[in-house]
Amino acid sequence: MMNNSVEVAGLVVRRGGTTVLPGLDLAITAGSITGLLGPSGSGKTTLIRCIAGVQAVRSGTVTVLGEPAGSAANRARVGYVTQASSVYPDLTIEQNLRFFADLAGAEHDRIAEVLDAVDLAAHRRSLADNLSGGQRTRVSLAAALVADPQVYLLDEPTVGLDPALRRDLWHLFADLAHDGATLLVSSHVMDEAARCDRVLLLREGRLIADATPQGLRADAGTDDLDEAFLRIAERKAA
Ligand SMILES: Nc1ncnc2c1ncn2[C@@H]1O[C@H](COP(=O)(O)OP(=O)(O)OP(=O)(O)O)[C@@H](O)[C@H]1O
Repeated sequence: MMNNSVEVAGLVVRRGGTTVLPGLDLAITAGSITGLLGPSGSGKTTLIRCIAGVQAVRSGTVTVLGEPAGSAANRARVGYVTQASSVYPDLTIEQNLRFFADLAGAEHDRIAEVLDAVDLAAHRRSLADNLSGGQRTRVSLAAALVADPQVYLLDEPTVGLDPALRRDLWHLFADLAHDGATLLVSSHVMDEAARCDRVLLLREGRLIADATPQGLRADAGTDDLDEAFLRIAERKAA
């Protein structure tokens, strides 16, 4: 499997009678941050669901850490943070994290560190139901962190967060990758692409670019990543 944590080959997915992914091939290098960008409806969540192993697939293969996506072996090795909050509203933040640590067979001594990392230590005894949207997003992220997975699938993890928190989370992502984890992070925000080792641009379920941020800028002939995306999209449409 070389140095790839994720390998996708000939992936075709239909949802609601429409072909959402018409045949995707890609590989994601271990120990790196890959940004998944593209317009709303381009198939980012669908691709992440395939890698998490929760999406019905028409054809093709998705291999994660050498095993088919969704296999039992990958359950504790892959952390998937969806756009919807996945925490229990009637438990405190700390109780939620204990529950998710137990589910993953992880030690509880990681919980305090994780609470600090997502800046929720002061709220650890608050019921999840009483949190703001941005705080709940961070509890969902913390639930993935306590399990200490090898692969993180993060679907728009910074939506609704203020700039300081977004910056802190991107530092956390960089630390995780530095320690060997593989992160796939979807986003609508091009300035977040600049923080990735590599960027995948999706449009209508097709990969229209797979490059470093620097490579994207050079390819499009502009320093502005928003503009680079538009230029690449227009070129592919022509
Ligand atoms: N549950 C569903 N049933 C049928 N079609 C769906 C379903 N969920 C998504 N789709 C369709 O699949 C396509 C890709 O959706 P997807 O959620 O993967 O895109 P996305 O790039 O993640 O969008 P966004 O950035 O808005 O979250 C869209 O055309 C969408 O309408």
